[in-house]
Amino acid sequence: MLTFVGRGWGCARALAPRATGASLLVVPGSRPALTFGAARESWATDRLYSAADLKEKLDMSRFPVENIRNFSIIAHVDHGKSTLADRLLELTGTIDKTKNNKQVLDKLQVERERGITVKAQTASLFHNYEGKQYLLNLIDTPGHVDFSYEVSRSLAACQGVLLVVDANEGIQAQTVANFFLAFEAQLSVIPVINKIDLKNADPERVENQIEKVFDIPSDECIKISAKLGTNVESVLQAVIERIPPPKVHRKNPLRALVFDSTFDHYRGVVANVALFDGVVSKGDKIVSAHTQKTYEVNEVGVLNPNEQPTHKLYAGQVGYLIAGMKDVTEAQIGDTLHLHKQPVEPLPGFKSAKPMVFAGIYPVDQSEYNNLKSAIEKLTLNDSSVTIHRDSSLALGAGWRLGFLGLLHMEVFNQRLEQEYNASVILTTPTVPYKAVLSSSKLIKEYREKEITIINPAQFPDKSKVTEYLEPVVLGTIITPDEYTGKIMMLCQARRAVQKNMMFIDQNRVMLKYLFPLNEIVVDFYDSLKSLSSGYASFDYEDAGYQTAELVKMDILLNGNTVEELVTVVHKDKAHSIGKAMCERLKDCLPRQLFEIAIQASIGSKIIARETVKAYRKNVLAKCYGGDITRKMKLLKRQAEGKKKLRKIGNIEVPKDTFIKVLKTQSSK
Ligand SMILES: Nc1nc2c(ncn2[C@@H]2O[C@H](COP(=O)(O)OP(=O)(O)OP(=O)(O)O)[C@@H](O)[C@H]2O)c(=O)[nH]1
Repeated sequence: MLTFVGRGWGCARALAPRATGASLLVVPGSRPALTFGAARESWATDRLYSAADLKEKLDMSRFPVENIRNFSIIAHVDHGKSTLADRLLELTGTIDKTKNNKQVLDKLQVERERGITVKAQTASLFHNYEGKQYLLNLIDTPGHVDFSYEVSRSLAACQGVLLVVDANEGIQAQTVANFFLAFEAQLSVIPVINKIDLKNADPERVENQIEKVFDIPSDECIKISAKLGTNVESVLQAVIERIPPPKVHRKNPLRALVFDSTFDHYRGVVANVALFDGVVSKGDKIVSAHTQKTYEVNEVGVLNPNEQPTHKLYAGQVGYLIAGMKDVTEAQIGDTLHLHKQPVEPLPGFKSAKPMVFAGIYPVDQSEYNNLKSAIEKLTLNDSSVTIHRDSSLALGAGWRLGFLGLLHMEVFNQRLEQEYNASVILTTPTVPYKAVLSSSKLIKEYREKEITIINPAQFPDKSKVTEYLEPVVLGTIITPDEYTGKIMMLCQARRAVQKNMMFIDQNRVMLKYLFPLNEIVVDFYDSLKSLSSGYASFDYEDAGYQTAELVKMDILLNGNTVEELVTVVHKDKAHSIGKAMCERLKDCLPRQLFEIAIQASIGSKIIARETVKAYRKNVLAKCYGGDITRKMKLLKRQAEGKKKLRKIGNIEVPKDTFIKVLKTQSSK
């Protein structure tokens, strides 16, 4: 199937390599000169076409349900999902294998810069196997814990998964978490041991781990090198032989699940759909079960990996649909689309994502409010796991409080806002959703409930009005080589964690389970774990409810003015050390100014830490000896640009990235 008509791929470029794909069965003879529409339906159904023909004609009726496999690749970070996806795309002729393809499905700039997958991506592969033409819909998913919501959504469109495990590192924390997501969704799991080319690869050890932890017989593991392409054909073969076709009915009325969507500046909402029943064609009138609004389908197609319009999509297939939805709120992920006047029982949809971290987001300049609003709306359409609440602050003006699945998720969202929407924002201290049980009847009346959730530390109620505070906790899984266990246990203890379980998954690897207060792991636990285990330990966590905690609100002041971005809620026992660390860090990060700056941490009116930044005159022109006026102008311009990245607190100018730097010290103390 090779797509190549979409942006970035030339048709001609696609033709040659496709026909040479290793396991493709190319039918000799001339290709029928057919076009879209009625004529294409007249393709001989008993004839086996080459992938090149299939791609060119894209008659999706040629793929009966029994010849469709919908599968996902899941794995721990860096175990090689995207590399395996590249090889599968090449092997089926979907992309040109003579090119140096690297993480073709990682399309976002942020993914390429960070070398991680953030968004799940879909690709339809056409593959001829044992005399039959198959449509293999592959969904590449992210590995990092912050993006597991993407994984669980993708799995709703699949019947099976390739569980990729690195032959050297073995099972890691996200391998376990992702396996259970697939297991709970009752999908077929094909274990794939990757990187067997590495010098230290030990595939037999990994086979044993897989058998011990997942109860999958070791002879079901496929050993490959995605990098070199070794044995990757067996993976395709297993996808066809071991994953069942979807259970769907084409004769029933249309039932399409929107499992992802993106916003295109020109065409509006592009919805990724999986068809559970029926057929959808260009020109059909469809209805959103969620909003009950009716639309006309302007375009349907498949992604391989770029958009390739088709005439129709049939039940069992996965593709995209554009139907003139101009407003981002119209395309709800998890929504069911059906034909006009043919209502259906909506599909179950998805559990909404549970945000773990909240942060305030404000435009640097209030005149940018509307632009930022539209950018956030479009980006959240593409990333529905972000929750939005309107918010405002005296110092920062009107803005929002956004909920993220973790700190990496927050950083990636911020980076995407800047890169894809050219937005410049102020982010406040991330905080976890605390709860308070109110004792003050006035407050209970005001909130209309006794137990409130606080996602903005500025609104943290005073102890005198509260019976108890509660903090969110998570059940963390750590997998580590045995030699680091002692150090890791000390780290967990310092983070107020309680050990729940410990098990050897092989002779020298341990799996530890701990109950952690979420705020102790949100910012930098992962970095600390990695550095004390020389990068070998891995970590994943799942929600485990709430526990009582002694919490206090801490302010950071600059010359007596509260820094809104840094208001934070901390555990009482840690207030002093965190306050001190934040002041010290702020001292290191703050550029000196023309006057002295007092940095203080306070709880209520009580100052618990203090640092001072000495006065200093920063004159960029001092660097400019000689009388070159253009150079002087350049330096002044650069200084003016730098000012845009500053925030004024009282009369103190603070670079915006200071706040994130300061926060990174917070939970390590
Ligand atoms: N030696 C060797 N390296 C491999 C192999 N497969 C992947 N890699 C390398 O491992 C690194 C991670 O590969 P990716 O394909 O990006 O891993 P991923 O699982 O998609 O990573 P995330 O998307 O961040 O979760 C890259 O540097 C690859 O080149 C392999 O078979 N052998």
